[in-house]
Amino acid sequence: MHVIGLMSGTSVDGIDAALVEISGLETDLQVKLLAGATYPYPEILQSQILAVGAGKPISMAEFAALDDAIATQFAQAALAVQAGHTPADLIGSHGQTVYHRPPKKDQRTNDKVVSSSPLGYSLQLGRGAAIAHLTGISTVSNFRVADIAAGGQGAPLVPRVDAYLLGHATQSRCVQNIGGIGNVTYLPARSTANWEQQVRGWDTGPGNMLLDLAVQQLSQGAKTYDQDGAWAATGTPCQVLVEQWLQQDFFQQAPPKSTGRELFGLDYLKDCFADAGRYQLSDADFLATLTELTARSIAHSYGAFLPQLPDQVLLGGGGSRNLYLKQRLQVHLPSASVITTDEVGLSADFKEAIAFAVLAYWRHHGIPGNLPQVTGAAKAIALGEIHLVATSGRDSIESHPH
Ligand SMILES: Nc1ncnc2c1ncn2[C@@H]1O[C@H](COP(=O)(O)OP(=O)(O)OP(=O)(O)O)[C@@H](O)[C@H]1O
Ligand SMILES: CC(=O)N[C@H]1[C@@H]2OC[C@@H](O2)[C@@H](O)[C@@H]1O[C@H](C)C(=O)O
Repeated sequence: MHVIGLMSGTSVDGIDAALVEISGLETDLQVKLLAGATYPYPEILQSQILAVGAGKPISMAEFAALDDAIATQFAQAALAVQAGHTPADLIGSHGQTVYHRPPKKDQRTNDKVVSSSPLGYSLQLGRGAAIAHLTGISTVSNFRVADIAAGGQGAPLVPRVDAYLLGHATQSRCVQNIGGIGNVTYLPARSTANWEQQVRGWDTGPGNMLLDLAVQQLSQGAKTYDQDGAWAATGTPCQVLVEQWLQQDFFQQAPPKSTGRELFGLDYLKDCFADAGRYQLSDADFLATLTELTARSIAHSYGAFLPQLPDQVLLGGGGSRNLYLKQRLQVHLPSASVITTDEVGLSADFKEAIAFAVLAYWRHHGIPGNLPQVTGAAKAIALGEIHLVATSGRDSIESHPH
């Protein structure tokens, strides 16, 4: 089956689109990347998304316009990535997260639930019905809501896909995505008893999010990120500060856990700048310290929450190109070899888009997408809402201005 996966993550840099050929189901799952491209958002749309994500209030009319502008961009990305190929049978569209509130953990006394907390809430814009209509391709969207309704975090959802694409017969692996936020999938060797139940995963904390915001501020907007980690590499991390930051609840909390810009956004960075002022850090030292927070929060969580450290760490996402970050991660995980998913045959740039193609394919086959031990959901569920396209084909995208 030919499936298009569409993903725009917490960095809000653009839409990753992957056209893949998928066969098999779970243990025999095979994915071949036929085409992959990133389509940057128009600047105005990007700044609207960032503003809403940072809590700017908008009217329902503005909300509707934003939802459809995002859907239009996603539909255009789908059509562009499949140009020159056989039209796809299905689209899996993650959409754009603009709000994510994990569920609060139940308050327990003597093992009795004394206060039952509300469900989590996660909102991805770019409605699937519109994408299906505009592309003429049946579309699965809204992947997180069913897991959340079952009491889960709704994230991360990639671990079950990582498991079947990257599980190794004899080696244990951590698949570490470093996007705006970092998230890990731990895969014990496939020979382990009850293998799928032993897979673990959680959000590790900030990936590039704080670093990107800091680079933008320190360069007065001239740079959007620290290319290859070159700027941070000229500084020295302040370990005392990293120790202090790592005491924060999120890093100490055991999984299931997920997070976003709501926690590691501009307000968090403001506090980091204030702390750094007390140590008189140079700009490069500050960036090195934020990079160290990403590296050490990842390594700390492996040490604290895994049954054993992995043999290999496979990096994915844009942060896998940050050479300084990769080097710091290797320093903090000396017993593992830190490489990228590219080196084991899966595109580090398009891994998340590929994962949403697989989740849509699993939804089509009625196969669960979440791992309850990862998200905390009460059960494994097929994820996503299906928007079927009848026979009429696609409407003109140009007729939907944004
Ligand atoms: N050459 C590079 N050197 C350093 N960092 C890079 C490089 N290329 C990309 N990045 C970082 O990767 C980020 C984008 O990563 P990615 O597209 O994986 O994030 P995302 O998918 O939006 O986030 P998430 O996975 O949290 O949803 C950029 O914002 C930048 O910080
Ligand atoms: C709410 C949301 O969009 N979460 C993203 C985000 O980006 C990384 C991390 O935080 C992860 O939990 C998740 O995305 C990936 C694709 C996931 O669900 O596995």
